[in-house]
Amino acid sequence: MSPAKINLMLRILGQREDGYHNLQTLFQILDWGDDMTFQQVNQNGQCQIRITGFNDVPEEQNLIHQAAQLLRPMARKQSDWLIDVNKRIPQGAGLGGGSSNAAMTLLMMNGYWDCGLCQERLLQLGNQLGADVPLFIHGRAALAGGTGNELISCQFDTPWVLLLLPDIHISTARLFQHNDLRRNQQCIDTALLHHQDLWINDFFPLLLSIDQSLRQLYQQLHHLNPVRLSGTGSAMFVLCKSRAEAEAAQSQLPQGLRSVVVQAKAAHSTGVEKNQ
Ligand SMILES: C[C@@](CO)(OP(=O)(O)O)[C@H](O)COP(=O)(O)OP(=O)(O)OC[C@H]1O[C@@H](n2ccc(N)nc2=O)[C@H](O)[C@@H]1O
Ligand SMILES: Nc1ncnc2c1ncn2[C@@H]1O[C@H](COP(=O)(O)OP(=O)(O)O)[C@@H](O)[C@H]1O
Repeated sequence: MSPAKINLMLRILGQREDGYHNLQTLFQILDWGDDMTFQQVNQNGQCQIRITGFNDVPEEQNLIHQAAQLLRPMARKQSDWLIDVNKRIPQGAGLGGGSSNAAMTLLMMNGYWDCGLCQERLLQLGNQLGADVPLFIHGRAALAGGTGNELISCQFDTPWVLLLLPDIHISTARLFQHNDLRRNQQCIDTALLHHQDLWINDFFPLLLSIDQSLRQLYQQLHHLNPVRLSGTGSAMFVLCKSRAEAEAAQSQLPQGLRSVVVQAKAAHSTGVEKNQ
């Protein structure tokens, strides 16, 4: 499985000289996501991969393809593979679907092509593909600093999640570039990390002010307090103590809003040891 993530908290601390932003964020990995199956089609090939089941983006822009391209020069076993993707994670939702697919490709093809890369090296390659990719190589809930790539494992008491999936595509780059984005947030002390009252997302007020359809939807969700935003959105979520609580909240949603009740995942199997 290629899991989705949510950002329990996202604070934007400042902008760096290269244009990227330093963040303090809490990542939770979900037990829900895309299915990816890897099938070997040629034992003595040229390290080609072919992607089926997902052709929404041109092949060279597909993060699966880009991840394989980065690994190919390190392959010690020259086999060709078919990667079939069953997409559940909506694109541009702040759930890290493309990043997760890229990380799974790095992890699986590292083994199948016998590249022999350790986790640290895979984290570096992942970072070249996108700010969220290292999280999925890390494979567990984490506090992140830097651009989201400096990860420290953490555990949160957020067992069930009601995910709200409005049909709204948000460009991460566009939101980060917005003039009205607050970029000088305070970092919170690690001793306070588990205080859910401090779990704000600096993109949420901006998004509500610039996207009328999201604002109208949010106004219909006040009874679910607090509704939170994942990443740059548009996916939102409600944290629940039990499946029953999540399903009760789900039954009160406005008609036509896609939603799914999912469990948080303590760790996602990545198949690599720290010092392979
Ligand atoms: C905001 C977050 C939080 O989890 O998530 P999403 O909403 O995209 O899931 C991530 O940091 C996004 O990660 P990802 O979607 O991989 O972003 P990237 O492809 O690396 O970057 C897209 C663009 O966003 C901006 N960007 C991204 C990350 C960051 N820390 N600072 C930035 O300024 C840059 O302009 C970059 O060109
Ligand atoms: N394998 C992939 N799955 C999803 N999106 C992909 C993939 N490869 C490239 N993309 C592109 O990456 C963009 C961001 O995707 P995604 O990671 O799902 O969202 P977000 O950054 O909002 O969490 C998509 O809009 C899409 O154009």
